[in-house]
Parts: sequence; structure tokens; C-alpha cells
Amino acid sequence: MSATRYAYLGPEGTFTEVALRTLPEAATRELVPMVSVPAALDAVRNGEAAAALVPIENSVEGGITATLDELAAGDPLMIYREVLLSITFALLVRPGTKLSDIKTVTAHPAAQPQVRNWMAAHLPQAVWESAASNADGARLVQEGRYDAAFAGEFAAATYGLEPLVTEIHDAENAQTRFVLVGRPARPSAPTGADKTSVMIWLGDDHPGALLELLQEFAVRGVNLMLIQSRPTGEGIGNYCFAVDAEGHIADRRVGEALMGLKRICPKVRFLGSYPRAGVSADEVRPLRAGTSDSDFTEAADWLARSQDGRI
Ligand SMILES: O=C(O)C(=O)Cc1ccccc1
Repeated sequence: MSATRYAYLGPEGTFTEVALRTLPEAATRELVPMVSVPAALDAVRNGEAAAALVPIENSVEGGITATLDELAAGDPLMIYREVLLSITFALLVRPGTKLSDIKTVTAHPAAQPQVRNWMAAHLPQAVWESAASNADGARLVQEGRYDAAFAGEFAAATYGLEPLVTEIHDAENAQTRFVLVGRPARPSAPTGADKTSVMIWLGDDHPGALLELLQEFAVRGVNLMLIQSRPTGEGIGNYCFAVDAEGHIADRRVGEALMGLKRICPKVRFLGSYPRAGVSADEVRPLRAGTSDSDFTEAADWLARSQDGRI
């Protein structure tokens, strides 16, 4: 039964739900809205859902910390897919509300940096309060708890609201990235346009510790696509790093970089290798000389021959 269920950050009408519905397999799954990212991921951990779609990064503010922290802690989970969605907000209100009536607004915390300038220009006096998601904000407006919510225009009908203003986005082309997370299993085969996510804990505090981490990728020609520090919770100055690298764990250069990290860091958590959204293999940047799988294999063969004296 659980194999057919996909959880997502709900309630009905979130951007996350829209992102989930872009996955072909969503049509044949039971889609289950959850109240928070931790609840969605726990549904996967305890077997109630086969997978969960949650937001992880947006192009305006970077990593969505609640998701990164959930993936760093607790029983391990893995990312199997990513979805990119262009985000533009509508200001949803109860029918009849005018802009001048709005004293309180709500939305998911990740929405705020995407509408901050618009709010300063059009609702300078309004008080912001965070909601569990953008659709949850719309639900709270329906209940009369707030005057307006920033959410997808599509959420208006679900909650009996009307879009007072549409196309609100401080940054052009703002995108949010979502990931489909499941219990640990073998990643899908490399496609030639893949991404690998890891969480890395640094060891003892010393000059250059972060540089040493980065060097493992740099010397093997592995490009990084995200690096975000997160506090470990063990006091000021203690951080772990969420890193997205270009390539698949089955690529020799990526595997060798992860082995290098494993040797020098106290803890590395593999979070998955999965196809990059919206990028095909022929669009991926060319490899740096000496970093292809065959370069690694030839070097390993050379070493074995040398160790045997077969030079
Ligand atoms: O999916 C939603 O609606 C969310 O609340 C998460 C979110 C927040 C900001 C932009 C996109 C998605």
C-alpha cells in the first residue's frame, strides 16, 4: 500500500504539490499532503509513504534550512529526483478585501525574501507572520486569521479566496528546487547529467579545514552547485556543510572525491545521486582533462603495474 503513496509539503495547493504533479509517476500515486517538511520525511522513514517531495533550495535565498537539517539528522534518507519550478506569487484575499484593508500577511518563510521589495512598496505597514506553507497561509486567510497570503494563484479557488495582485516576484526567473526523497537504496544509473548531494562534517577546528574539504572536489575537476553551512547544534562555531556536486557517485572522479572526504572528515552522509532537472547530457560542461572514468582506470592500472614492477 505504502509503495503507492507519495507525501508532500501540504496542504492542498502548495507549489510543492504543483512540482510533484510534474513527475510522470505522480499520476499513478496517492498524493498525501503533510503539515510540514519533517512530517513528510517522517512518513517516508516510518514506511507510511514510499517517497516525499519537499522544497530544498531557492534561487533567491539558497538552501531551505528545515529540509537540509532534516536530511542531516535522523535515519538516513536519499534523494532520487529533483524538480525545478519557476515561482511567482499572487496576493490572495477574502473576496472584497482591498489593498488598503490589509494589516497582516502570511506565507512560508522562504516566500518572504521573494516578495520583500513588493511588500515594502505596496504594503509597508502590514505585519508579516510565517505559515507552515504557502497554501497553509491561504487556509489561514480563509479562516480569517490573516488578511492576505502570498501563494500560488492556483491556490485561490481551493480556499475560496481571490487573487488581488498576481505576478509578484522581486527577482525575475526565481526558481525553487524540490527533491523526491525515499529510503536508502541503490541510486538510478548515471544519465550523464547528474548531481550528487552529501552532508559533510568537518573534524577538529583548524586553519584551512574548509579548503581541504573543497580541494577533494577541486583536484578531481568536480564542479560544485551548492554549498551551505548548517550549525550542528553542538555550540557556536560548529558547522556541517550541505554540498551538491556535478556528477554521479558512479563517476570515478565523484567517487574518489567522496572517498577523499571520508578519509579526512569524521562524518560524511551520502544523500543521493540523481538526474539534474532540465539539463541533458549534451549540455553538461566538458570534463577537465585527466578526470574521465578512463583516465582514472588507466592511472589505477599504471599503479598496479608499477607495484608489480611491470613497467
Ligand atoms: O510549496 C509551497 O507552497 C511552500 O510553502 C514551499 C515554498 C516556499 C516558497 C517558494 C516555493 C515553495
